[in-house]
Amino acid sequence: MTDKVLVTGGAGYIGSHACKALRDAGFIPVTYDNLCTGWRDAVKFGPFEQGDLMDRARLDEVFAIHKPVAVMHFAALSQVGEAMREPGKYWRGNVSASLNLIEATLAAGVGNFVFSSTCATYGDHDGVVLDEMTAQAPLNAYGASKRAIEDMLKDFGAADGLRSVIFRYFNVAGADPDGEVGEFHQPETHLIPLILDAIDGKRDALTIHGTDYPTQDGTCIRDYVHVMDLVDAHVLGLRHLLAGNVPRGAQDVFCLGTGNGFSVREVIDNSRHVTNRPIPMVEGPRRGGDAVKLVSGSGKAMSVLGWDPVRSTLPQMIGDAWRWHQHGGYER
Ligand SMILES: NC(=O)c1ccc[n+]([C@@H]2O[C@H](COP(=O)([O-])OP(=O)(O)OC[C@H]3O[C@@H](n4cnc5c(N)ncnc54)[C@H](O)[C@@H]3O)[C@@H](O)[C@H]2O)c1
Ligand SMILES: O=c1ccn([C@@H]2O[C@H](COP(=O)(O)OP(=O)(O)O[C@H]3O[C@H](CO)[C@@H](O)[C@H](O)[C@H]3O)[C@@H](O)[C@H]2O)c(=O)[nH]1
Repeated sequence: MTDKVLVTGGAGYIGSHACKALRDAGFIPVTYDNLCTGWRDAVKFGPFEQGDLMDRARLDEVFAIHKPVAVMHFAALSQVGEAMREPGKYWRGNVSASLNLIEATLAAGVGNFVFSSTCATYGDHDGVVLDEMTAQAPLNAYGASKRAIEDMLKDFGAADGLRSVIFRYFNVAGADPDGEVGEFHQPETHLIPLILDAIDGKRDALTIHGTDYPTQDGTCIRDYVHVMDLVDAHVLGLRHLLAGNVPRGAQDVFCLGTGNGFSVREVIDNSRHVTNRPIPMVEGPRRGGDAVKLVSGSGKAMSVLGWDPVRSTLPQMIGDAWRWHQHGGYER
């Protein structure tokens, strides 16, 4: 019988790509999503169960119907600006909701859990390459909520034996090269899709958030990873759990980035080159909650999981995003 995996947030950007990778790897991805930021049309690779993480009865029902071997938990609120303005929404929507999911997972007798965390849990470390051992000191309620969920997984591991793989993503970009799914956030807050919006006139101009940072060109530095590489790591992480490589009750943490940092201006220059189009832009003030530089030390995912992020070059990520941007999209 083919193993099912419960994918929370499977109708969203990263979750929908994960469902495709899981299907291609021989699993059945069951999407659990309330569609608050996701899209029904993005659920293409397995069954869809509409529901909210806060709805324990619905979660219990879905676990009973599908009997998954593992949970992949992507569902979250993830806009840093909103988290700065409305922290309660993030503590409730991320932390309380994840508590509900973890308790439902354990009640259903499922012992394997893969969690989407973020380099936003680190805060500002001033030029340090961030790896699994780096201290976490989040700058905003979004990062704080993700760190709290990591802590929760540790406590439930100790108490109930839950095994988890925690992935701390750096900046995810690009789209499925086949064009079946892609990035479609409404509103969009991420740099690359906003650059593409400015290129094709969907917005007047890109605003560069801060040009006075202590970097080579004054703009923030991030480590960009192709969404297809990122979801490959999830399949490897799932197999790592199912093979019993993570002891009962333990967590295995992996950073997912390439170790290469690019400034906002470098991303803009690459986008101009890839699309061969001018980019209207203006320079604005810093955005609250932004760290100067977030670059990953991803050696552990490569050595332990055999992860090889071959697609994570700026030209490929921007090129795949640009193709999706021109031909893809979802409707409510
Ligand atoms: N995009 C990035 O660069 C990035 C970087 C680091 C970490 N992450 C993490 O990756 C995960 C996925 O991010 P994304 O960019 O695909 O976001 P997304 O908004 O596209 O997807 C999130 C999905 O979760 C669903 N959801 C949210 N709250 C829910 C709830 N209470 N009940 C049921 N469904 C709910 C939404 O409808 C949506 O389909 C998130 O956990 C995010 O924090 C993303
Ligand atoms: O219109 C824009 C949008 C972004 N930026 C800058 O571009 C960089 C990248 O920004 P963005 O694409 O919004 O990503 P981050 O704020 O780095 O956060 C993303 O990446 C984090 C991990 O780094 C995840 O945890 C978050 O969920 C995800 O939103 C930052 O320096 C921004 O200030 C601009 O200058 N102008």
